[in-house]
Amino acid sequence: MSDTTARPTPYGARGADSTGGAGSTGSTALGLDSISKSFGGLHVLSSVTFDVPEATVFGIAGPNGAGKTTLLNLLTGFGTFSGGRMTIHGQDATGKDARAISALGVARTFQNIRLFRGLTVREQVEAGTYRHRKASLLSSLAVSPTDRRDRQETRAAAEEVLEFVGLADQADRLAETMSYGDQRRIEIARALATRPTLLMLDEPTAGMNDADWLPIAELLDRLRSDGMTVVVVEHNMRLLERSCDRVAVIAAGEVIAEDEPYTCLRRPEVRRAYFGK
Ligand SMILES: Nc1ncnc2c1ncn2[C@@H]1O[C@H](COP(=O)(O)OP(=O)(O)OP(=O)(O)O)[C@@H](O)[C@H]1O
Repeated sequence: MSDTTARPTPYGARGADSTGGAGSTGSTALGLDSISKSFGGLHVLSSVTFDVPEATVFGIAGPNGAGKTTLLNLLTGFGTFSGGRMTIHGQDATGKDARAISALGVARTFQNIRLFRGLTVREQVEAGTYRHRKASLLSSLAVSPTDRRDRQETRAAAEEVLEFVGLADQADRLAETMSYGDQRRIEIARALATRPTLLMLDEPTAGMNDADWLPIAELLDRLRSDGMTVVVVEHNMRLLERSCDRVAVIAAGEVIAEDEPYTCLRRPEVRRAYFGK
C-alpha cells in the first residue's frame, strides 16, 4: 500500500487542493492488506487485499453470502477485524470505530434503505450536514432565532447536494412518498452532505430497473470527475462494467479476481463462482 496524505477534492471540486481536473492522482484512497473476519468459527473473510486509487470508482462484486457487506461494514467501522490492516488516505485506520472512520472522510449507504420517516427530502439531507454544523441535529432542524444563521447554512448545503443528485425540485416532498430509485438517491445525497472524500455504497441499484439505475451510474461518473473516490458493492454487472475503473470479485470470503471490469467479470473463475461452470 502506498503511504500518502494527498486528498481528493470533495464532490463539486471545491477542495482547497483542487486541481480542477478529473481522474486518479495515482495515490491510494483505501488500502487493504490481508483483511480477515470470523464470526466464532465461521471464517467470512480471508486475506482480502487490494488498493483503491484516489478519484476512481472501485466495484466489489460476488455471489450472495460472499462477504461483501461484511467487508464494507469493517471498512466503515462497524465490527472488528480478526486480522489485517487498512489505510484511508494513507493513514492507518485499522480498528477505528465508525465515528473515527467518518472523521477520515468516509461516508456510506446501506443495503436496506434507512431514511427517517416523516422528514422531507431536504430534511433527510440536512441531517447529513450535521457533522459540519455547530448546532445539534435537533436544533438545526428547528426554526429558532438563535440558530437562524446555522439553519440557513444547513439549508444551502442541503440544496447544493440535492441539486448535484438531481432532486432539488423534489426537496419539499416527504421522502417515503418517493420512488424506490429516488429514495436511494436521497441516501446518497445524505452521505454526500457529510462532505466525504471516500464514499462507500452498498448495492445502490438493488431492485432497480434501467430507468432507475442509469442515473445512479451517471452520478458515479460525475463524482469521479469531481475527484471523489467511490467503493461500490454491486450485483448489477452492467453498472460495474459501465462505471467502475476496477472490480474485485469476492467468493467465499476471498478475492478471486481483480482487474478492469470487462476482463474481470469474464474470467473463468468468476463465471464459476456465479454460475458453477
Ligand atoms: N453477524 C454475523 N454473525 C454470523 N455470521 C454472519 C454475520 N454477518 C454475516 N455473517 C455471514 O457472513 C457471510 C457473508 O455475509 P455478507 O452479508 O457479508 O455477504 P454478501 O456478500 O454481502 O451477501 P449479499 O450479496 O447476499 O448481500 C454469510 O454467510 C453470513 O451469513
